[in-house]
Amino acid sequence: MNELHWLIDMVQTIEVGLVVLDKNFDIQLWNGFMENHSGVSPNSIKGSNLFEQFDYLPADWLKQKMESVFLLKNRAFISWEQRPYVFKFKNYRPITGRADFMYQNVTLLPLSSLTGQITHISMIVYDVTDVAINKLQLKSVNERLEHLSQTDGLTQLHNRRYWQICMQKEFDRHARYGDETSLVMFDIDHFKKVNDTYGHMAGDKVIQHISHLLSQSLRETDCAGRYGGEEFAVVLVKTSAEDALKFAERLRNKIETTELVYEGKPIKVTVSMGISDLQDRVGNSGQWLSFADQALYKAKEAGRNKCLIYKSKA
Ligand SMILES: Nc1nc2c(ncn2[C@@H]2O[C@H](COP(=O)(O)OP(=O)(O)OP(=O)(O)O)[C@@H](O)[C@H]2O)c(=O)[nH]1
Repeated sequence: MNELHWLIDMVQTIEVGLVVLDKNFDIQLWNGFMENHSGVSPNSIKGSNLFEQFDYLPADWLKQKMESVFLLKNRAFISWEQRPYVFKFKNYRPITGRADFMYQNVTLLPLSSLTGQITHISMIVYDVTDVAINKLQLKSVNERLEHLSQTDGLTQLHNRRYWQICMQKEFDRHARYGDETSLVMFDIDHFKKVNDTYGHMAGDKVIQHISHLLSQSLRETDCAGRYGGEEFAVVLVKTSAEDALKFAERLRNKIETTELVYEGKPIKVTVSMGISDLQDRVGNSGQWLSFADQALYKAKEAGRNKCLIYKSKA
């Protein structure tokens, strides 16, 4: 007799929500945890329908789950990752105070009668707010770290390492599907003079200014990176060398005609660009890059502020 009394005491005070429902989803048991967090007492809720009492519950979805527990006599689980909560309870935990509501894992358990029939089910509600918040924070920190490891700090373009990964991916895609893809490399003309005349800080601003103009010119699928100090590289997917030349000319012209004002002084720069598309002669991604680089070198030789497509010597 004592044991039953103890058990009832424990059910009432345990830091886990316990609810018993009959086949009509009418509430038969509502423990202290459920009372504390919902503000509804067991006496006032007993016998009432769960879905009428809490009309925000996803009734169709939850009923389907519960009916399968009745039918298959198996447990079912609802994880916070699938649905952050079933019962909308406020979160009062001091450590994870940033969560507005309590994250929950819920187990649905078939309860058999003395004759072995499943006439009721139990909902066991676990408060997993601490675990959920830690996991979400870790995920967000990892995403931030991943972004930082791929991004150039000065320009917010892809850094060289990550850009090379993107470039290789597009090279492989071309090898498999044969899509036209072009690579544009460009470099600021006489940049050393900008640094020498206006200072290194002004040089940095010029690099940022050009990155901004570049970013404005890109499509979602294009992959742009800061390849080196004042050198940039862009992969244009589904783009022929002729179309890449049009893109390059537009950008070159924009850079030439948009001056940057630094500490009251106007600074004008130009860029030279080299373009290489992917044709059979390109054996690997390194060669692709080298062809664009050779075209860039030719554009510099030809007087700078120019865009040239790579032409093979053969
Ligand atoms: N401010 C600034 N300068 C940089 C950065 N990275 C490289 N540079 C400078 O860029 C200059 C590049 O000079 P060069 O390679 O001689 O080329 P250039 O003067 O642009 O001449 P051409 O490319 O031949 O037109 C050097 O003075 C580098 O110090 C950077 O992040 N910020």
